Amino acid sequence: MPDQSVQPAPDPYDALLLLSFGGPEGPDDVVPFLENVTRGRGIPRERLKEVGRHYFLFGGVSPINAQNRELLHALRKDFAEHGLDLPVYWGNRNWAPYLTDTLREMAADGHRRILVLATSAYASYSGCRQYRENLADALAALEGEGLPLPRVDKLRHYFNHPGFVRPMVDATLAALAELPEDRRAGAHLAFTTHSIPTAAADTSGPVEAHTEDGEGGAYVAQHLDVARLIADAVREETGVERPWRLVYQSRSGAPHIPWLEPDICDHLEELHGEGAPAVVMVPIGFVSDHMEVKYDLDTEATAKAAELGLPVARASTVGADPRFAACVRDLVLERAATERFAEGRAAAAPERCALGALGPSHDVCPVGCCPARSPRPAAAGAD
Ligand SMILES: CC1=C(CCC(=O)O)c2cc3nc(cc4[nH]c(cc5[nH]c(cc1n2)c(C)c5CCC(=O)O)c(CCC(=O)O)c4C)C(CCC(=O)O)=C3C
Ligand SMILES: [Fe+2]
Repeated sequence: MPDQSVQPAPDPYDALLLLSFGGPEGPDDVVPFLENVTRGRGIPRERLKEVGRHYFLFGGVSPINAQNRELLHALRKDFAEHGLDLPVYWGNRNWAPYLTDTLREMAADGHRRILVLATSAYASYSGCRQYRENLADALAALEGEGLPLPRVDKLRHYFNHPGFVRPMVDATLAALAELPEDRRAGAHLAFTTHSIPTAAADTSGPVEAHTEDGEGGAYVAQHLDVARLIADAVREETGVERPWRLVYQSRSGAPHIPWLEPDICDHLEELHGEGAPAVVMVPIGFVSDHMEVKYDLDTEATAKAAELGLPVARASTVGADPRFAACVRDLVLERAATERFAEGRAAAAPERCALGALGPSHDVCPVGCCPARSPRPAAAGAD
């Protein structure tokens, strides 16, 4: 990781906002939470009932809020240990603490230059622009209340930062070790992420990255880069070349609209048919072991594998790994240094740390990046 300790100052930023999805914390929260998530998004009733059932299986509690509290704690600890004086707040899109309430609190506490860390590492409408729309909505609410408006900037995508990739390499090795010993050497790797409509995938990332052929634009390219990095590192560690593939999970929406495929369960069936001895599922698309991981992989896909008699193990996500907290610190210091350079207050632009073939992502989303189906105001970007 680059050493930005020369100037450990967050200047010009005065606070960090952890911006996440939010999840229900008890049975009474499930239906209102799902209404928040799906408002105006055309999700079939049947799918909603099914997803509600997943939450009720877990007592109506999503793991995501507890995991964000742990991440908050890890960030504050890392910042304190490294002399980075930057308060960290937390707000969500779909459940309390709601983003607007958090932003109001931040403004009341006097913060004027806020950096945002979204709990999504990749480009896509759902993982990037939709959070920028949420920020615009929250700022508009504050403006309506006559409050001073802070300026918000969003940290760049961190899918290829070593502090995100390396914990997943270790997690993949740990999952391999959970498989029966005689199945380990031949085990396949199935990298999974959230399926999204192919139309959304094709328009993900900056306009230059858009594709028209269903190849999935920046969303798929970024995931493939991470999958390859992990597969290569695991091969180096174990001395075994393993077949791997990027597959999808958690498909939603109407059946006639194409989404990214294959689904993890179909992929397991296919691998079983080909005689694969075992599979490790690596949920590279997610930052914590939330409901999409606990239900879609640990419950549904694991039951499918058991039915097939195919041994599977699942790698954990980065969660509150100290290396991920250090990655966030690195990105904060990098962006602060970039801003100081842009303002003519530093002699050079900072080093930008990234693994893989794609290089560090842009700081500011350009015009047309990850467009919405119906355009709405978005903050922290060029449009
Ligand atoms: C790309 C992506 C990420 C990863 C990036 C990121 O993290 O942001 C993600 C994360 C998450 N998605 C989550 C939950 C849900 N997502 C839904 C619906 C949808 N997700 C989509 C995409 C994504 N989703 C899409 C295109 C839809 C269709 C509706 C629409 O076009 O918006 C629905 C509605 C029911 C259903 O349709 O499944 C639910 C309940 C939770 C919380 C889990 C917990 O509670 O622990 C998390 C972290
Ligand atoms: Fe989702």
